Amino acid sequence: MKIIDYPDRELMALSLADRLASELSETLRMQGHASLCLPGGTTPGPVFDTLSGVDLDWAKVAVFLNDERWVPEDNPRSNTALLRARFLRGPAAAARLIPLYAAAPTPEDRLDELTAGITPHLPISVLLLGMGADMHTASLFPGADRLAQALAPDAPALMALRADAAGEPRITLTARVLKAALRLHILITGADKRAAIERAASLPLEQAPVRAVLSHATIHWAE
Ligand SMILES: O=C(O)[C@H](O)[C@@H](O)[C@H](O)[C@H](O)COP(=O)(O)O
Repeated sequence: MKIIDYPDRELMALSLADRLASELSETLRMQGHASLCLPGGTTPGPVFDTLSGVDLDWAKVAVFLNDERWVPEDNPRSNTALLRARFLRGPAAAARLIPLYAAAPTPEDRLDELTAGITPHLPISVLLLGMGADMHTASLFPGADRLAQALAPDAPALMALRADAAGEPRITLTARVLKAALRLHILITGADKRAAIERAASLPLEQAPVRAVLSHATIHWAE
């Protein structure tokens, strides 16, 4: 596992945004289009603030979340709302948002159409993930109802999952799709997540779902 330690969160956000921008720019140069997959939650906002201001051919970039909480955008827990507020602005407003939510009572109701939207943009060119102190990443939570299937090599691209720790139902990219990303970064802060990610390497996958991507990832950490 490759961990980069930063002296503080601000420097980490600047440096990581710069790195993601270079990787996107290289992908655009090589293949003319790129996909960027981003986490929700409370940690990535400062990275989004910087990355969204970078001068790139954003119109050729498809952006989607790692996972979404099954709530409408006017709910403060909506990851899509976070993306709109902190990422899809300035130059990055030209990027194409591929939705992981559509109004319906459950994620299963819209799973097929959301999967069809994502599939043309795989494999992911540049993937940024977060992680919880319980070692979940995306919405691959320990104890989730369909975790084994979401970690399996033949999993569909997108699944609906439920877990006590998750709150509302979730929709998430599966481990197969996350692992196949061409560039993979994990962004974490604080001593508890640092200890958790180091511990994850030696735990069974179902107890530490983040382990599915650890060998492919560069981890970015600041206190
Ligand atoms: O919707 C979500 O919750 C996420 O996409 C999730 O996987 C997140 O990255 C981690 O839970 C870390 O969240 P924090 O950054 O809030 O600690």
